[in-house]
Amino acid sequence: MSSSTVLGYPRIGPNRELKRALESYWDGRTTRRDLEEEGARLRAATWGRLAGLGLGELPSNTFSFYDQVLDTAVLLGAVPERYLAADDPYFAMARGTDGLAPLRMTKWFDTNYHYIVPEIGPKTVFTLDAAKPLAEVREARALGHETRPVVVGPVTFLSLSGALERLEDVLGPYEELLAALAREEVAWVQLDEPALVTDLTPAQLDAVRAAYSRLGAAPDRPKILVASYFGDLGPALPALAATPVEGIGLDLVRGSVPELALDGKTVFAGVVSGRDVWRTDPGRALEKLRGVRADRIVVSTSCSLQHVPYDVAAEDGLEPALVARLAFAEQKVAEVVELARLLADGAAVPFDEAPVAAASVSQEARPARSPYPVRAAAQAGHLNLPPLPTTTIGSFPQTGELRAARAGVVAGALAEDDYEKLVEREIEHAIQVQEDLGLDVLVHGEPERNDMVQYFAEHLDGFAVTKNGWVQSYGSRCTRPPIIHGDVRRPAPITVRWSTYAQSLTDRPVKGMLTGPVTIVAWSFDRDDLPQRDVVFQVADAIAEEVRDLEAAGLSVIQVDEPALRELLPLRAAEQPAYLEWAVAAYRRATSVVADRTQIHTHLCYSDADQILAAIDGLDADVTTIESARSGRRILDAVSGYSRGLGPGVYDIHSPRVPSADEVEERLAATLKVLPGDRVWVNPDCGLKTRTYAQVEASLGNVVEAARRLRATL
Ligand code: MET
Ligand SMILES: [Zn+2]
Repeated sequence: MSSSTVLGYPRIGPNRELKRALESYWDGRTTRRDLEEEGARLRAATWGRLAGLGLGELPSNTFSFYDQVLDTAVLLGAVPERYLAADDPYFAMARGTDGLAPLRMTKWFDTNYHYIVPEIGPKTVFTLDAAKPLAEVREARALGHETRPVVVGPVTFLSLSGALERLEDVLGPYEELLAALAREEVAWVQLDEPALVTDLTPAQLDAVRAAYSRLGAAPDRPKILVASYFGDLGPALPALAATPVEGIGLDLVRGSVPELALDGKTVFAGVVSGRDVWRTDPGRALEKLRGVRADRIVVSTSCSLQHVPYDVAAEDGLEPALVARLAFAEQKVAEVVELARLLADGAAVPFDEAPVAAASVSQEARPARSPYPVRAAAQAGHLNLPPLPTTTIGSFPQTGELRAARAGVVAGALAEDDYEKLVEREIEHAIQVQEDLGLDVLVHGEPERNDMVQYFAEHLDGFAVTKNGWVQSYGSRCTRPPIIHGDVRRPAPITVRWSTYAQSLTDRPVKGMLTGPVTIVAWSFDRDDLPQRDVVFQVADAIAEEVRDLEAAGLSVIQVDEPALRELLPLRAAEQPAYLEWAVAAYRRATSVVADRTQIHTHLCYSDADQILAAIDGLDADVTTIESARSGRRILDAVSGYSRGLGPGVYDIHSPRVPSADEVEERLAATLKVLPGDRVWVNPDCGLKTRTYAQVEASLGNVVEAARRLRATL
């Protein structure tokens, strides 16, 4: 007999109810109690929906007010002392308070979801606080649902915290958790271990064996499901199989059906993807399910469904032919249920027809640009910039007026023409501000963009944008990733009119501003019938056309942003070189179409750039601007000797704080210690769209002042 489950479910609410509840609590408009009540409503609705769809086994504790890794830190008592006195220590860790910086946040494996990095030192004392999972189990039971609580497992938790050596100390609280759940008569617990699909060190592999032998030997405990996802378990599979855990979760979408017979185990077979928005081919899924050798099979998702939107039925603007191919969380739950039924019935189901072949993708190499020194000389003559040129990353503050106007156009309340006039006024304002501040390379400020990916998706063929397809990025922040469903083409120029308008207002060079092919694909839902590389190359060709048109329209500086270059890096080292090679090739394909005197900039941020420095170098941009102020200038150690223009950020734009000219000067001086003065650019860490004009003008004024002081010393 087979059953069905999902490893996790979205929690932000079908209409982003949690986002609103969080933000009104943070703004002091509602109480903690109001927030708790909204959480309970959302959980009840989720369980009710999953049960209503006929799902066999329901998860609990997949809800979170901010992040499941932070919840696990709280569960284990790993709350750094300094937060304990805050009004609300949980949100103080997540978001900081007036006097307290938040914990670090970074991307969850190769997703665009961000988790809070626990801070574990040698003095951290682990003590169990099981209130949250126990409360959710009881809450669900009161509603008539038995559930399987989900918690991040010890190996992943400690690996992400950089504290694997604390394994022995953390297993005690995990054992106590198991005992507490056993007393609650919980049948199964799910310990999430996505870290097991990465290249494990011998110490990590030992930790897998040690942790699950010990937890498996605990006298009073529910059955344990160790859930892996985002790839194959590799050597961790035999290691886990040899422990007494009853269940192993396998990602059979990215990973493959194991050769190993898993006798005595229940396999939670993830055949429905939690990472894409496409319907599952039932014939192919059944073939995989029938290939798994285990005592029992539970049909499942490849990972939590938190990475996909709630419901296709909430979309009314998509082509019916596309809708027929889509599955969001609701539809995926129904698929899991149906597959379990087909498997139990022994039904014969043919494969779907093979997808129509996509248009061929040209892989033919473009001629490379001239060597950098030749280009640099041509650009110096053409642009005539001072040493230590100052610039910004692209966006200027997005005003409430602009956002309201955009909503007005969508609702039909504002004429397109009036909206465009408003955008032009914003550009005029941004240019005026930059001229007054004395910046050297100006930007138009990106007022026409709701988002740096969605804006391009709306103007390229092959993409669809949703109205309600929100996915949690972190905390209350959600994005609506566009869906790539066909061959990508650029029917008409996209940004040229805004950039040329900005250039017409000033004698200083204005940068044309584009999003790069890797980032556009990384922050969209990719198609499943074409290798990702080919899709990225199609986008690269579309961007190349835009680059060419910007140059022809008189823009002498063009920036193509790739902040997601690191994000798509495969989790296994063996696959990384091939990815980096094509990602870099795609970028060069998009940018190598310009004359030597046209200066190409790129920008990366919050991306552990030091890990992919060779690839960044390979992009061959004339100037690279990169986040540095926020991460404490870690990057500076890695970039000494970088051979082209480089602008490590001198202003942390994620904080409302205005940096002083002295502080910026000090950062710049540190940069000048590792890089020659004729290659250094002066710029913030990232775009300014989340700041106010008052903050931006004060901060950039100090940036320009610091650059002037140091120029005088060169
Ligand atoms: C996440 S990188 C953002 C780059 C974009 N050009 C901006 O300034 O907003
Ligand atoms: Zn950025």
